[in-house]
Amino acid sequence: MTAALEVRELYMTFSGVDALSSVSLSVPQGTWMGLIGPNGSGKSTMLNVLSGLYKPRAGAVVVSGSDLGRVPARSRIKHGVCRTFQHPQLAASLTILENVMVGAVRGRGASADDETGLQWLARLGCAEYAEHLPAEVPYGVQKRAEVARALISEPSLLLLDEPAAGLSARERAELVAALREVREVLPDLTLCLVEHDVGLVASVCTELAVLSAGKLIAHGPTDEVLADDAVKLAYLGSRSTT
Ligand SMILES: Nc1ncnc2c1ncn2[C@@H]1O[C@H](COP(=O)(O)OP(=O)(O)OP(=O)(O)O)[C@@H](O)[C@H]1O
Repeated sequence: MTAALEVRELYMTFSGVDALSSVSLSVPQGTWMGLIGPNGSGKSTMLNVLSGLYKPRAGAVVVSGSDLGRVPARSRIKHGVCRTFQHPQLAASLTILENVMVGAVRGRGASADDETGLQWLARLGCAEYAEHLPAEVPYGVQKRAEVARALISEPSLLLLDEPAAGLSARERAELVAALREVREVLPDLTLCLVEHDVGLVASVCTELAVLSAGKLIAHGPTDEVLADDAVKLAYLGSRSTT
């Protein structure tokens, strides 16, 4: 079966330093994979390469069998690749619902109507804010609205960049509930989640990939990776991942 995401021998270099070095992995369709690692290990670089913002020095990114090497970032959404950003990038002058509908137009959900947009907002627990401007809603709602905007574009591969960063404990719980709802509704969606909160990642992801100094040091079922001594040592510099 064709992998939803295949990364082959990726290298990304900044000023002579390898931010990614010989990274290869294959992710089956419907997998929710957490991408974790210490600060500076290459997680954001990897997400930026997958979304096309960075062009790797070498290697390939293949999504559902298509090599996206020549596909620019703005067009990857048409190939089913959509991302969110660590700091939500919603249009300030559009309501939350209007922002969501931008995703439909840019992506593969051009036929989606407001009702579909509202449905996504409801699943993500933000329907009550549909008519508000981004500045009028809590930060956690802005972040979940960005996820709704991504989902209405009908991605096959969704890349989430630190969705829990800056959220309160309550907002994190709301995010986890929302993501579980998404997984229920879209069992074929493949997810790559970059996040520092390992507990959150482990609670929603079935697989983990671990980067350390630009190298992939582990990839496999969440429980196995978290129990791996090399991961504990390399990732946290200790023998605990909790
Ligand atoms: N635009 C850039 N220019 C120069 N160096 C960069 C750039 N982006 C990343 N790097 C370097 O590449 C390495 C990987 O950085 P990256 O931001 O991908 O790590 P990260 O795992 O996402 O870190 P964090 O968890 O702190 O966000 C680091 O050494 C970083 O300094």
